[in-house]
Amino acid sequence: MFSFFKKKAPPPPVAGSPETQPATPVVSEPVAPIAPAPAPAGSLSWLRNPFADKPAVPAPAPLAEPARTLEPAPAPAVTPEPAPAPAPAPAPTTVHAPAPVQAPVPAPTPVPAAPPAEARAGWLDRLKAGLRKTGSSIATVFTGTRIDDALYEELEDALLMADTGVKATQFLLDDLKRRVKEAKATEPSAVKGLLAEALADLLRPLEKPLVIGEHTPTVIMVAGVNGAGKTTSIGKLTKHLATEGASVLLAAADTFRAAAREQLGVWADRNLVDIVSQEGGDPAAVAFDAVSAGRARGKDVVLVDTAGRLPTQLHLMEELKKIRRVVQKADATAPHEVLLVIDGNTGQNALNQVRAFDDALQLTGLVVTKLDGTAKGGVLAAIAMEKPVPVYFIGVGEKLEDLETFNAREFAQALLN
Ligand SMILES: Nc1nc2c(ncn2[C@@H]2O[C@H](COP(=O)(O)OP(=O)(O)OP(=O)(O)O)[C@@H](O)[C@H]2O)c(=O)[nH]1
Repeated sequence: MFSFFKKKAPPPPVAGSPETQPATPVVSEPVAPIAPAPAPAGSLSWLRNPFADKPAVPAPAPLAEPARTLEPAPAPAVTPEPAPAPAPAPAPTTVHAPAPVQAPVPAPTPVPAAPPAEARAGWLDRLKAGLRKTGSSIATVFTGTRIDDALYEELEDALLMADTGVKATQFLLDDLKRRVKEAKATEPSAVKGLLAEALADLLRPLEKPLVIGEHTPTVIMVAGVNGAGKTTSIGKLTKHLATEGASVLLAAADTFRAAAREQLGVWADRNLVDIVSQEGGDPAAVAFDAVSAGRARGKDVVLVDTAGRLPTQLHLMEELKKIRRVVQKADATAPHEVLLVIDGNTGQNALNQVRAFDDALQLTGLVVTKLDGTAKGGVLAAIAMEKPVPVYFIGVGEKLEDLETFNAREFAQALLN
């Protein structure tokens, strides 16, 4: 799928980091050249590439993707970091206004590639199983025989319990009553179907594909509170991208927690992708060096992992802003995506996280993890209503195949099953 990526001659390497002490990050290269595994056709159907040849008709993907399981890595084989070489004389903090890395690109035309039917069906089952805790409390509302005020009151309670939030709950109830009237529905079971439609319509603005290929590299910065699932999601994404033959460079800009670097190092080793990491020091410097290296090597994607932090830790939020600024100095068009990873169990507080991180970083997308076993899946409706940042991926487990693109209709159905 990535064979049509136009690789440009690498731009000249960029000098050392501005705003930061010159970093001496370890740039680990895989011993072997990246040998993309033969990709199962359509397996990256959840990524849209603007340069892909468009089929005359958006063909339904005929091939079923065998479920791929990525076993958790054994003991982390950390990329050996050689003793830091004596730091070279600090390069002048010249800010390179990077020449456009690519020739004018065609307007992005995300290809609505259909996912392999079987793989998607398997995913839907996992999504339904994951959201059962949320769904069962809402579904019981429709087991009665009459559509009356009591049903709507019960539904209101159930939606609020699912962390749908007051605004989205009110909106959904009003919308549902209108739909019930229009459809002249008389059975509670029919109301459930109408609620699924109302919910899908509310969630639809959150559906947006992640586009890569417009920039070389596409720089994706990932942030979130501690333990939200950032590194795991980056790892899953890396695996998918590498499997498809995309060249990926990881930036371990969580210089604070050794385990985070090791975790990312494992993903880098397993997928034979480059990683820029550094123990301690300035995360912005690591990010800068990674983006510079990504440009110099003509990588398709640079994924920048950052340390977890709470929005109330203002100095750490400032650090994030600095990482963003410094990335921009390495590539004036970057970061091209700023993703917030949120834990689906967080409920209404997720909305506060979206607001706070968006204020600091101008988010372009969300990854919602841990929707398996949560009773708070309704929070996506609250996000759609109050802070509609696109949801690129949702996660319903720790395995590779448990991260998928967000589909409003599927999600609404899974939530009410
Ligand atoms: N059940 C479940 N667990 C998940 C999911 N995504 C991640 N996890 C688990 O959540 C835990 C934390 O994930 P990490 O990726 O380390 O989180 P992080 O945001 O990078 O953590 P910090 O670097 O400490 O901020 C790990 O045990 C993951 O396996 C998911 O979708 N479902």
